[in-house]
Amino acid sequence: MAEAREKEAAGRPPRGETLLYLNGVTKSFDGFKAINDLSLVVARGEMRAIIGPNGAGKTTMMDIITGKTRPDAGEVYFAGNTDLTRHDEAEIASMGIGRKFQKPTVFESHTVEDNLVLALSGQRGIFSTLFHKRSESDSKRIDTILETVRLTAKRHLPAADLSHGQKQWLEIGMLLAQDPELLLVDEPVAGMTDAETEETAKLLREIAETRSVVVVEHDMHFVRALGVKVTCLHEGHVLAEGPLDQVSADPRVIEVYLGR
Ligand SMILES: Nc1ncnc2c1ncn2[C@@H]1O[C@H](COP(=O)(O)OP(=O)(O)OP(=O)(O)O)[C@@H](O)[C@H]1O
Repeated sequence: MAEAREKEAAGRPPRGETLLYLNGVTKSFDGFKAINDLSLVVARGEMRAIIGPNGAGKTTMMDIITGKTRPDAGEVYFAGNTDLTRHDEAEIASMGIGRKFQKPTVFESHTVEDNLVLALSGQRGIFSTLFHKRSESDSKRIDTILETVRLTAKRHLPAADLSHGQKQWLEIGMLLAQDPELLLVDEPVAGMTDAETEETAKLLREIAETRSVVVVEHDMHFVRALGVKVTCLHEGHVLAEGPLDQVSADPRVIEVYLGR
């Protein structure tokens, strides 16, 4: 066991070279180990897909990274030397870790553009944000984000008029307005049409050109379209990791997840 762990650690890059570094992380709820000796490393500029059966610990892992849940043991580092276990959710968000939850939470009665303006301004009050003249650099950023999330033509529509998939894109755009270095995305394509799913894979690939992205997703067509390294979690631990073809051919992955 110790030997296997040393071997595992030997293949891992030094912490200083990583953007996200989890080592030996454990979290129990009422004696049940939701996360069990979890080690996972994401490089700067990498996009990673996380798969695994219900209850595998994917959400708990995201909660630990974002400071919502404290681990019982183990290391959780951001950008090489920031110990995330010593910071709260607000601090972690302001450090450059953005999280997109499964359900879109946009301001329905505001226009698409105003949703982005509000996200860009962060702390400023809604009134002063919407009624003050926008700086040229803010306007340019909003145009760029609208292009990225495929909503330029919808910019003046209330967010309520968007399809479910477009609302998800808008929320991704709102996170981009905060310019995160690491974007955590939870089941982005659940409930999307096939065309939206395909477009979301493209969109995330574009986003990952300038930042790291961790995507949790059950839709294997989508995961394939992402074309990135995949980590399969099971019982709070990494069961398999590598290219999708390799992971999906792993008999253990088939037994606990894909074969079901
Ligand atoms: N706050 C909590 N209290 C008690 N048990 C919890 C809590 N949070 C998570 N768990 C348990 O930990 C395990 C891992 O849950 P988690 O939600 O992280 O899995 P998941 O991989 O995200 O599953 P899904 O694919 O269904 O979203 C589950 O058995 C869950 O019931």
